[in-house]
Parts: sequence; C-alpha cells; structure tokens
Amino acid sequence: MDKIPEKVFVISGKRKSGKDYVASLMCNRIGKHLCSSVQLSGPLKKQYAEDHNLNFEKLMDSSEYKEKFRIDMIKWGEDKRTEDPGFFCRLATSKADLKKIWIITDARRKTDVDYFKENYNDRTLTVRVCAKESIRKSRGFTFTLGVDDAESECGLDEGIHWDYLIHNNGDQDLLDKDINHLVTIVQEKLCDVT
Ligand SMILES: Nc1ncnc2c1ncn2[C@@H]1O[C@H](COP(=O)(O)OP(=O)(O)OP(=O)(O)O)[C@@H](O)[C@H]1O
Repeated sequence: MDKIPEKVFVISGKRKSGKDYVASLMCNRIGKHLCSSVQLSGPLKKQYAEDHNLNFEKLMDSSEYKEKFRIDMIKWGEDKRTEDPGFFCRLATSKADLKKIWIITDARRKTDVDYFKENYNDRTLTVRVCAKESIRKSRGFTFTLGVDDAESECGLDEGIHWDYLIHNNGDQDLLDKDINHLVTIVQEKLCDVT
C-alpha cells in the first residue's frame, strides 16, 4: 500500500444525486490543500479508452459521448472486477500525490466499500448522497434500461449501513448542515494527529 490517508470518505448515491457536487463542497470546506477527490471510474475509463481507442477526456465529462459507451464500459468493468474485486480501487488510490483526506466520489458496488473498509478500516466513513427522483430528473437524470437497473447503479441501494447521509434535495441549509458535520469530523481528526 503506497500511502495511508487520515480519513477516507466513500461517497455513493444514485445518478445525478449530486455526488460530485457534494465532494467538491466538502473539498472546498475542508481545504483543497488537504483533500484529494478520487474517482474510481477514472482509471477504469482510462484503461477502457486505451483498449478501445477512444477519447479519454470525453469519457470523463458528462457529455453524450460518455453515455454512448456507458453500457459496454459497465460490462467491461464487471469482467475486470470479477478477476480482481479491488482492481480499480487500488489503481485509483495508487497515485503518489494523494493528500491526507481522500474523498472517493463514486463507490458503486459492495466490493468498493469492502475494499476501503478492509484496507483503511479505522479511517473509512461511508456517505450516501440522497436525492428524490424528481430532483435528480431536474438535474438531467433519465432512467436508462441497462444502466439504471444494472449492478453499477443499484449495487449499494440496499444492505449497506451508511455512516452518514447527505440530503441533497434542494434545501441548501440542510445540505450545509450535513456537510459541516463531516467537515467537523475531519477537523477533529486532524487536531488529534497534529
Ligand atoms: N445542491 C445543489 N445545488 C445546485 N446544483 C446541484 C446541487 N446538487 C447537484 N447539482 C447539480 O446537478 C448536476 C448533477 O450533479 P453531480 O454531477 O454532482 O451528480 P452525480 O451524482 O455526481 O452524477 P453522475 O452519477 O451522473 O456522475 C450538476 O450539474 C450539479 O452541479
């Protein structure tokens, strides 16, 4: 293992629940000098793009290009994960420049949660971003067969105990309150180690 973080927030949520939005708020409030946002889908997409001769930058943004390859990419990722469940988690966190606080922005499967619990047990906090379907739709979500009923989107809907829930339904005060709570945990932890 290359580097031991002080805290690992493992964020999950349905499509367009606001995972990236929440991760970015957390990062800004904790301090960008302390936080690394880690996308598990990053290395997956990079490898997929290389193997299939595709444009990696376009796969990483929220363009139609990404949507076009989503189903095939999910299948390809499943096959890799079957061979080695921690493969993408390990790849995503093996960068040398990661900071003290890791914010994993896109846990999708139990194997993702298990990986961080197994490797950073005392430091991992699981976070579920919750948003009603109507709100997610207003942010661009449309139900897609083969995507929204696949394990990659439903694997963490049940059977996981979340340490924290973030309510992202449009009430900015409630969202702030939830995020401030997580920020306080980090600040307390960092006080303990300094
Ligand atoms: N509380 C909020 N206030 C304003 N805009 C928001 C809020 N939450 C999310 N959004 C916006 O909704 C859109 C979807 O959010 P985001 O990309 O964070 O969702 P996601 O869960 O990461 O989506 P995906 O599953 O597709 O990666 C973005 O344009 C984001 O800026």
